[in-house]
Amino acid sequence: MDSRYDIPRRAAGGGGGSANSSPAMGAQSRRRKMPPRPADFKLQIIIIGSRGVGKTSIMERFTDDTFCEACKSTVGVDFKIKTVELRGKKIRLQIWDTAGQERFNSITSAYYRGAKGIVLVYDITKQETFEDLPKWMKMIDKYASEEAELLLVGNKLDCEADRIISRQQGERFCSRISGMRFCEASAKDNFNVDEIFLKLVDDILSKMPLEVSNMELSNSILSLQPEPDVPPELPPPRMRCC
Ligand SMILES: Nc1nc2c(ncn2[C@@H]2O[C@H](COP(=O)(O)OP(=O)(O)OP(=O)(O)O)[C@@H](O)[C@H]2O)c(=O)[nH]1
Repeated sequence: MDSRYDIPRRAAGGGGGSANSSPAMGAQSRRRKMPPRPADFKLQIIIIGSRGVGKTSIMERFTDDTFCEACKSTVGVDFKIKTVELRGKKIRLQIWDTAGQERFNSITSAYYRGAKGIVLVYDITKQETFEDLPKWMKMIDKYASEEAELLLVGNKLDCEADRIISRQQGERFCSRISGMRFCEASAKDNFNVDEIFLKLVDDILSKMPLEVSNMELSNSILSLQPEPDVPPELPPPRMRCC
C-alpha cells in the first residue's frame, strides 16, 4: 500500500489489564458506540469501456479488495459504495459498473449524467478495446456532464507479455482529450487501483468551491475505510449473465 494511505487500525490493547478496569479502555468502548460521522460529500463515479476489459474487477478490487478470475459479464449496471477520507473530508463514493456490451447502452447511458467522475477502461492486451475508445468518448460527449472528470485506464498491466497497446499509445489518445488523465493498472495485481479513484476524487474536489481545494494532494493523508452495509440511494438489482 502506498505510504500516502493511512488505514485506520484498531487501537492496540497492550499493557494487560481488563477492559473494565482501565479508564483508557472504557473511553475506547464509549468511542466505539458513537455513530459514524456522516459523509461530507457524496460522489458518483461511473466505469465504462468495452466488454471484458476489467471494469467489474477494478471496482471490486477497490471496494472489497477481491479479484475474480472468471467473472460473469455485467448486465445493465451494478454498483458498490465505498467511503474514503481525503484531506480530512469524508466522501461517500457510489461507483457504477456498467455493462460493456453495446446492447446495454440504452440502460447504461442513463447513469452518465449524474457522474462527477468517469473511468474509461481498455485492455492493454486487446486491440479492439482500444479501438473502441472513440465510441466511448462519443457516449461521454452525448450523455455525461461537461464538468465530469475523465480518467483513461489501460488495465491488465500484469499481462505485460501479451501487451498489444503501448503505454505511449494510451498517453497519445489521452492527450487529445482536454482534461483527461491516463494511467495503467492491474486489478489482478492491485496495481494503481486505489490511485484511480483517489486521484479522480481529488480532481473532483479540487474543482469544488471548498477550502480543501487549495491543499496539495502530495501533502495530504489519504485514508480508505471499508463501507458499512448502508443501502445505496439508487439500488438497481445486481444482474449478471454468462
Ligand atoms: N490478468 C488480468 N485479468 C483481469 C484483470 N482485470 C480483469 N481481468 C479478467 O478479465 C475478465 C473480465 O473481467 P471483468 O471485470 O468482468 O470485465 P468487465 O469489463 O466488467 O466486463 P463486462 O461486464 O462484460 O463489460 C475476467 O476474467 C477477469 O478475471 C487484470 O487486471 N489482469
